Amino acid sequence: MLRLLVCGRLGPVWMWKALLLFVAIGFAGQLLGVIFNKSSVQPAARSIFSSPDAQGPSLGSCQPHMHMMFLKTHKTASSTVLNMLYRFGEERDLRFALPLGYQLGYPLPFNAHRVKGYRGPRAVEFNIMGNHMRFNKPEVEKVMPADTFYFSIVRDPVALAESSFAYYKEVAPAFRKAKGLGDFADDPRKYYDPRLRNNHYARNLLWFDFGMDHNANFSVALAQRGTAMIRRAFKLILVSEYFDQSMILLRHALCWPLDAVVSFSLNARQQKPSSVGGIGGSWVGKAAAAAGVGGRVGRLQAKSVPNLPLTEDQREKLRQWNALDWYLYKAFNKTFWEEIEKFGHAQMEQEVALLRTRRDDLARVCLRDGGKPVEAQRIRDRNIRPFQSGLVKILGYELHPGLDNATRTACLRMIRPEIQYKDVLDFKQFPRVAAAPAPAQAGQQGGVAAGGSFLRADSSRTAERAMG
Ligand SMILES: Nc1ncnc2c1ncn2[C@@H]1O[C@H](COP(=O)(O)OS(=O)(=O)O)[C@@H](OP(=O)(O)O)[C@H]1O
Repeated sequence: MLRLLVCGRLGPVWMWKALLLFVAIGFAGQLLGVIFNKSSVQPAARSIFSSPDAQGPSLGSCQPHMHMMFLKTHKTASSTVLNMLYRFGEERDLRFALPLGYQLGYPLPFNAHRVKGYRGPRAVEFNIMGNHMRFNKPEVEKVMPADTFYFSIVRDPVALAESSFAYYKEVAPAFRKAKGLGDFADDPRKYYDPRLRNNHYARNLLWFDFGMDHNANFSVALAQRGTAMIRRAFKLILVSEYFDQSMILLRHALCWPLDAVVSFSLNARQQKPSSVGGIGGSWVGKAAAAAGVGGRVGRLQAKSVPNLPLTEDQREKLRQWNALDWYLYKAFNKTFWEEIEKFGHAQMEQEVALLRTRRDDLARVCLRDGGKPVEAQRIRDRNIRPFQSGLVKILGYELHPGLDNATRTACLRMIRPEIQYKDVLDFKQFPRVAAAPAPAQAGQQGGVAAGGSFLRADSSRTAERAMG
């Protein structure tokens, strides 16, 4: 070729030089164009929340449920569940049956007029109801559509009593008088007066929240009737100790994407590091202990709570004291495992593993300190500090700094405490009439710890006011 060129058989040399120059310029232009294009039209970094993993394994052709009623029982991981409902609804602009304050009239039996914006039986379409209430089906049915999916959650009454004692120590007179839960367990009747306000936190709290008489004498017939009532009203009862398995059953029942049921444990008590061996203080350890990761042997075992040590005798006494709850818990724990049997253990294990991987991935992206929950005072953003109540510190989370907007919004939704989240939704749903302060300040003022989570003093609602 060179010889041909030199010999001039393929044209003059200047012509070939010009041609080469032209090609070189074109190539350089192309290269610059690629570089230029890359920097100018590169799609925004994809958020982890829009990755295919967010969907989880296919659920076939089912349609996601859009009408849900969650009975938010106390001290059962219900704030973590409510957070999922809040997120799901907010992302899809669904309408919440929100309370006028922070709870739906609790501890009085629920009345439809406690719902903000309620205008008569089914006059407005509400999608989600989930704030604390004392269940009262006929009134709930006035608010929620006929095809509503009802579900709730239960917890081992001993673990529940530990959590309740720590949280309501100053609220329930029976707890206030006792030095520790052990003392209370030794002789509950010494401390308990059924006539005193807020003592329902100290006895058969689940039974109370489901709307029944928590002071009734235990009999198998009564316990069976109560359990049957719950079965008729609720499609699914989750079990706090098996939270992750519960989430898989819930996702399948509601036909929801995986991310909708991935969560970080909210409202957790601070645990003393020495108490639970090597995993003490770690949210992973805590969630694992709560989920009974030890296998089915631990099914009915409560996790130990270090600062309130109980002897086995005291635990047994607490079961007797809360006999109605104990019956209810055993009955629904049994049903829960029957559901898992139907679902298939192998599939359950697979899906739980996926859920945990996903939670770890989201924790890595969203949370500071490797996802460990921290004391409220250490959370720099005061607007996401959890409300404090009782004997121990209630922990929250910090977000990683420097997240892009979309990721930050999604992460924030997962860790925003209940009271602040309710204010945000209230503000969105009632932009002009929201009496609440701007969401950023919500939860920081005038809160009264009682009735489950947080109450702001509200002169219109005696029942909720005088509980702190
Ligand atoms: N994912 C998960 N798995 C297991 N346990 C969990 C989970 N999320 C929260 N929790 C524990 O639930 C307790 C708080 O319950 P609630 O949110 O229902 O409390 S409240 O009634 O709304 O105040 C509180 O229990 P204690 O720490 O024993 O007090 C939380 O640690």
